[in-house]
Amino acid sequence: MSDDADVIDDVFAVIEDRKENLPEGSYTTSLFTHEKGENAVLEKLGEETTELILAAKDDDREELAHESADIVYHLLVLLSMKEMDVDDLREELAERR
Ligand SMILES: N=c1c2ncn([C@@H]3O[C@H](COP(=O)(O)OP(=O)(O)OP(=O)(O)O)[C@@H](O)[C@H]3O)c2ncn1[C@@H]1O[C@H](COP(=O)(O)O)[C@@H](O)[C@H]1O
Repeated sequence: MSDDADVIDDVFAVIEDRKENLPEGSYTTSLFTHEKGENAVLEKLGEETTELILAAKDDDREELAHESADIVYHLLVLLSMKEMDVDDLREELAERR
């Protein structure tokens, strides 16, 4: 495993911090504070999934990684908005093994 093994937990911790402290100038803060922030997250997930499909069809691995990261980030924001966390995702995956 690389040094980035915990990066998903790290990013989720930053998202939780943004939700609590709402620092100005943060994109994540804007998602939590804007009236239509949840809709914006859902729209992003839809758009990025389409972009991911196109990248996969083109065998564009760099773009595939980029869109995957966009999706994971916005998914983590959505989980946080719903008072869920990465452990909920882990548990669901673990149950399927
Ligand atoms: N992982 C992300 C992340 N992924 C995407 N985005 C933002 O999401 C917004 C919309 O993404 P888009 O995919 O539409 O933007 P794009 O990449 O230009 O568009 P495409 O090329 O995909 O079409 C952009 O402003 C991106 O910067 C993110 N913003 C923040 N994070 C993480 O959250 C942390 C806190 O960020 P702030 O809240 O901004 O401080 C950062 O340090 C990162 O770790």
